[in-house]
Amino acid sequence: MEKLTKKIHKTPERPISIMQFGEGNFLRAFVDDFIQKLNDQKLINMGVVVVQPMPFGRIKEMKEQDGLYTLFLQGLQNNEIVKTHQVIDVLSDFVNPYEELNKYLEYGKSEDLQIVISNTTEAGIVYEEEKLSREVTPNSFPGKLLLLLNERFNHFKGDKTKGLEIVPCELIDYNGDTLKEILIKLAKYNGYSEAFIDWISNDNKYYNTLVDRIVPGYPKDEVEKLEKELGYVDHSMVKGEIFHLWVLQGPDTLKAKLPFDKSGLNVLFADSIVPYKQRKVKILNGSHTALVPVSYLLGIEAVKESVEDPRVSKFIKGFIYDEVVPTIDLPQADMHAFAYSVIERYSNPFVHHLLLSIALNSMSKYKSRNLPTVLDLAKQGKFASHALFSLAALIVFYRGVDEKGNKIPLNDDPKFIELFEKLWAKNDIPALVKEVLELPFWETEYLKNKEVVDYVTKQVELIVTKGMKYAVDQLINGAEK
Ligand SMILES: NC(=O)c1ccc[n+]([C@@H]2O[C@H](COP(=O)([O-])OP(=O)(O)OC[C@H]3O[C@@H](n4cnc5c(N)ncnc54)[C@H](O)[C@@H]3O)[C@@H](O)[C@H]2O)c1
Ligand SMILES: O=P(O)(O)OC[C@@H](O)[C@@H](O)[C@H](O)[C@H](O)CO
Repeated sequence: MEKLTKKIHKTPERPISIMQFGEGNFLRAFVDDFIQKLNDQKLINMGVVVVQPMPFGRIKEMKEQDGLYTLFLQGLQNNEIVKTHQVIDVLSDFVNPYEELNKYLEYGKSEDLQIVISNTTEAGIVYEEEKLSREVTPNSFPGKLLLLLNERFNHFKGDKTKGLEIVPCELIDYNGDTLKEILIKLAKYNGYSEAFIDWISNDNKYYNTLVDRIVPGYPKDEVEKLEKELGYVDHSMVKGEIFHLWVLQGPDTLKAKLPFDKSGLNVLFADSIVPYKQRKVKILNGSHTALVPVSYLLGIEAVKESVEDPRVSKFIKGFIYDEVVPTIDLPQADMHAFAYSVIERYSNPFVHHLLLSIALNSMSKYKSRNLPTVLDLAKQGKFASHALFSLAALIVFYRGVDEKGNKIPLNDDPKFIELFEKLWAKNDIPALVKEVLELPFWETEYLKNKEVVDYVTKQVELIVTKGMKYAVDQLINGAEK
């Protein structure tokens, strides 16, 4: 069978107007799907250049297919089964800035470039004090973007009309505002001119966004069957659910460039993303992140099987209804309906969402998705026993071996992987838990409370000595606090 390339799929040439940081499954199944649909409906004529944010990534493989890949979207819509697939052909160019810094910077000078979209996980939008230069690839995503903006500013001599629409999709609070603040701070650290700082602040537009679509990614168990049906080989295929929601908060200018309102897509330009975000991140992402270490250590592989397991199901419902829902300031009926729909989406028969793919960067995910629930509940004088149980499970997960002694392929910032390796080697659970809960990374004193430390220590000990089944049973049957 032939590989999917432009040879077998005719692809239109489009001006490259969008720069996308990240080549991950999510962007390709979400934003690129929408850009494809806008192009197909002739509402825009825009191609995308993909920038690989990390030294290692997938753009080499993607280039081998001329940027083409098949997107499968499947699920229930108005109680009807919907199954679609389409070749996405909007990825027009690829840059690995670690190998092609000049090519990357050339894009800063592009007349066509209008929009920057990113998804670098919750770990990507960080302030890293780094000296920027045109000779060395910046390490962080904001560092890379700032260098490009500086190139653009210098090339167009500060032309106010050459600012970009910057649309981050990372699931952190106020992603657009946060990215903007980091860019300004980094620009100041680098001694860039006031005029440049003014240009990045006022002439570039930043959007706070909230994204929602479950994207399990490469359907590795079905590839052979799917390729046979398609009649070509596709190493970059992606699978996602049909459900989608994108909420954007920011200036009006993006709407004119990307007219989603005319496309029938579920994209909302809202005055505030806050309620949408709280609801989605705390309930959906929070329950994903809470169930991963618990379920994985029970020997379960994917989300659907997790919610079908009576033990995990009870655990996750306790987490959602007793701990998350009371911390969100929206009508309770709305919360319950959303929570119900989330559990239903988890049971999508077409989606095999691997726990290990959700586990990527779990430390940052716990901090942004579940720690707010723990802290908000504490403000109400209540103790988040399920959320903190999942933190204990995460600590055991980061030991890097499951209950059968198999290695867990951990995927997180090396500083965390090394820390856990060092701490677990000492064989002293109370000291390990204390050190983890005292990490400045959490940016809260609450985790240092004796009550929290004692509880998490006890749960870690229980999981390690008696196994996850026993520990969850104690919790869901009310033997634990
Ligand atoms: N998969 C989904 O269901 C889904 C749905 C909604 C939102 N998201 C969001 O998308 C993010 C990525 O998910 P994915 O499924 O595409 O994962 P993925 O593993 O396919 O892609 C991850 C991307 O993030 C980049 N990245 C990872 N760590 C980074 C860092 N420290 N700095 C800069 N870049 C970094 C990688 O280079 C890669 O481009 C998630 O963290 C989540 O916030 C995913
Ligand atoms: O994509 P990640 O790795 O940040 O997180 C895994 C899931 O929680 C997430 O992808 C959800 O499926 C998604 O956010 C649904 O919209």
